[in-house]
Amino acid sequence: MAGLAPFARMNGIGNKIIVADMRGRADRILPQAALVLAADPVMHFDQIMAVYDARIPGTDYFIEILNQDGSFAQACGNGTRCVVQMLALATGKSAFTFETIAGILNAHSNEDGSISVDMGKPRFDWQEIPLAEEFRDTRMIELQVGPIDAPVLHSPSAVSMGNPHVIFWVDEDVWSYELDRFGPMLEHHPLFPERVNITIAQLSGPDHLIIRTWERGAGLTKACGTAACAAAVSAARTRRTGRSVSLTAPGGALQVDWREDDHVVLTGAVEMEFTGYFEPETGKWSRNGEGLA
Ligand SMILES: N[C@@H](CCC[C@H](N)C(=O)O)C(=O)O
Repeated sequence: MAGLAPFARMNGIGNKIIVADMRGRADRILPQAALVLAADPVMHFDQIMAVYDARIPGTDYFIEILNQDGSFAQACGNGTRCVVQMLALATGKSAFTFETIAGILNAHSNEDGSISVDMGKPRFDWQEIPLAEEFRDTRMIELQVGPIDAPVLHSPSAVSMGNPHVIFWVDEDVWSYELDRFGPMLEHHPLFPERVNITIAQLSGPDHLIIRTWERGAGLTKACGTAACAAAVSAARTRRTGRSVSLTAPGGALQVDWREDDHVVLTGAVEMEFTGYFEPETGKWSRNGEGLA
């Protein structure tokens, strides 16, 4: 056993994140440990962000992301913002370059306390999302929920923000859709060989979206940063909005700017809840100053 690792339990506008400080260690967090932590009523999380020493020159750290179900995710916008806060407190720095499975990401804290992360470029090609069959135009793909002649949800936009997303556009209140019922079905739909994150989005004002998300590997969340990016980019791509979009998720507000160089920047608040130590192999944990649970 490699010993206890420090963690910070945080949230990015309600997206429940454990930032695990794995710097200086060679061991990894096991999916089994993630399942144990996810089942704990206090530690229950959407994603674990495991921060390791850099593996390649020009980066500060390598980040591995685990979902609540023990699966690995390529990208996590809100989690990356939480990592910046944890590292800023630990190192006194305010800007970082991370290596993730989805690519190299730059992130920094702002003077108003918010944190921004450059999530890289969106990908629209059906093979890159990935989809199981060819769609030449992913602004609107063939997929529907409900009766064939009166679908409840249909024709979503599809995009990869490093991880796969579909966005269903609705006119009604986003809370009037049973996302808890449709989410699991769509996440595992054969059209998505790597499963998918599902968002319902309503245009509620000029350049403003209201969103709700069912996350791959985590279920209903109060917020999902990559989903916010996916919704904003898809809204701009379908001429619903311009390239700077404010969003309201159940947990709060996010801002997404799709820059002219094609990079997508996500900005919002994060919150520190408590800190402690855990065993990366087993998921046993304790708050600072207490014994292992
Ligand atoms: N909460 C995240 C997204 C997490 C990853 C997602 N569940 C997946 O498996 O792709 C965010 O803030 O982006």
